[in-house]
Amino acid sequence: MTYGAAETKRARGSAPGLTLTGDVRFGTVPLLEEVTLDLVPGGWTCLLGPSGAGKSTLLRLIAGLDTGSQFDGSIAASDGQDVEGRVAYMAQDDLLLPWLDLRGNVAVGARLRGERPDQVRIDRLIDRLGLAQHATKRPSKLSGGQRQRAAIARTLMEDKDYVLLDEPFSALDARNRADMQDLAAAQLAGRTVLLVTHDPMEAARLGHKVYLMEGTRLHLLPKPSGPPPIRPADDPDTLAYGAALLARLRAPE
Ligand SMILES: Nc1ncnc2c1ncn2[C@@H]1O[C@H](COP(=O)(O)OP(=O)(O)OP(=O)(O)O)[C@@H](O)[C@H]1O
Repeated sequence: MTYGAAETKRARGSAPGLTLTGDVRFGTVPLLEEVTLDLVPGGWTCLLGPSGAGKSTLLRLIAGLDTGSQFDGSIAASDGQDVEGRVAYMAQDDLLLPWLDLRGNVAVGARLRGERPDQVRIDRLIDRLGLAQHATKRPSKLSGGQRQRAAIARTLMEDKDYVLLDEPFSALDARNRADMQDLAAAQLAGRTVLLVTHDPMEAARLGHKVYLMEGTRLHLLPKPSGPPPIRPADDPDTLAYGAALLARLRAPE
């Protein structure tokens, strides 16, 4: 699959960066201590770490959603403007509305804002995601991977500076995963993306910057080499980075 240059360019300049610093706890139990997460302006920042480490909680904090946690810190956009209202968030659960068909679900952001959905763009995106023959199906008639692609389409329709993706490709087969990574990289060019993933190769292909959560700490790892996104999966440096990252994930803390 290839994507036209016109579609990969952002009409305006690169989105600003974002910095989160502080501590997160549930009651008296610390989840994250003295963390600093710096998102690459207009690029992809990848966040890895074991299940339960606090990745989704960080995303929800940036999205301004309730987490049930106590956050003692700050979240600031590098342009000094409010972060609120500039975030698109794709949760682990696809959160598709069961009473709308796939096309309606992809259009829901525009409808909620009282805008007329750009149906041509929506259908083109649905087609690119390989879902054209499912456009009029409700979520209950879609497979897990199809639902996840529908949620990706809905997120890609949002024109936001910050795009937070919580394991967006986890339910996809290998071919679809690689295709969707390519598509997302093209569609989100210039946006500031925070990607939570358990897949070291995904970080190796997409990351401008890679963070790892360990215990209550957040570590900035060395940068993958080569221009992101998106690095070829068979590039020796990308393969080596993915392998080294996997070894790091498997190392005892
Ligand atoms: N409301 C809550 N009260 C207490 N603890 C909570 C609450 N919500 C989440 N937690 C705990 O916070 C920790 C972090 O959860 P979070 O969902 O952020 O992890 P994660 O790194 O995204 O995990 P995964 O990779 O499995 O999605 C978990 O141990 C979870 O049990």
